[in-house]
Amino acid sequence: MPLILLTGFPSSGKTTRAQQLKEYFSTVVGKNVVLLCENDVVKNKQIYSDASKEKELRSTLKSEMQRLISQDDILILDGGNYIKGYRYELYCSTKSNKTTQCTLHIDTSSEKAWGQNMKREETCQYSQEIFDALVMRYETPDGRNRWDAPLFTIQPEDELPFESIAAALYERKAPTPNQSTQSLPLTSTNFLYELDCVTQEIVNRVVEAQKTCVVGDEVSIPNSNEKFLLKRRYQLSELSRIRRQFISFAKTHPVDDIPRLAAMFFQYLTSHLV
Ligand SMILES: Nc1ncnc2c1ncn2[C@@H]1O[C@H](COP(=O)(O)OP(=O)(O)OP(=O)(O)O)[C@@H](O)[C@H]1O
Repeated sequence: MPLILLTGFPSSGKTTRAQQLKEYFSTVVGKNVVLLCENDVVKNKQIYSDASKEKELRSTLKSEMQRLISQDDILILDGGNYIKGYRYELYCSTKSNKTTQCTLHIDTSSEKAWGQNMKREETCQYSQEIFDALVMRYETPDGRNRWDAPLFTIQPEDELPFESIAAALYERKAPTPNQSTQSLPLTSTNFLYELDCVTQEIVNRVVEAQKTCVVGDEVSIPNSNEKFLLKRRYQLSELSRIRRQFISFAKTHPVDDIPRLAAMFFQYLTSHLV
């Protein structure tokens, strides 16, 4: 089931666009359309001021998306989806389900989105503090990242490019799941050990390199041909936190090949570092 992933600032018009997409794909293309809407789970926008509740929200939406993606309909995921690493995880799910996806960035300016917010019913409004925090944390999608591609950037006055969106979903081949995205059984009893070693080695290499390299240098990644670009100084605590998150993620996406594991962690790390 192809996925249309919406992303944008709070009150930018995501639900409005999701409704237009639903209308088009159900009446013009004749597809069943399933709308998975963050606002159906969020009863109170205060949730965004609590990091752990927000994390729970993302995980609920991701599980729901994984449940729905295997059916034979179009799935529209209408939500902020503002974290790059989260969009990457959703991409891995569609890829492992051998389905296509595209991203629609509702590119309304923060000033306009705030104006729209203030015109909404009070129960749907974001407080100034939460609105500003979400705008600050927003990680703009980039069509050069394969998890954001193909990317459609929509301005408030634009008509949706329905035909191009349909072509992106139906006239492209779904990416082939590889070992890094397919849920394979644990084929090696050494997997957890390897996971621990391979990721630790990469973190150590970045930490060590920072003692002698400068910002802008590239660091070779053990067990991989990838090069890590030092865009700034990275703290060990930050790298270790992402490594722990990756270990949890990789346990559900086990691989049986150390270079793949290293490449997978490299991608995860670079997509989670701001
Ligand atoms: N292009 C637009 N021009 C003017 N007003 C708009 C536009 N798009 C949406 N709106 C209005 O802005 C408000 C918010 O729209 P909408 O619910 O679609 O945003 P959203 O991004 O889904 O919000 P949320 O962040 O709560 O999910 C609504 O009152 C809607 O009518």
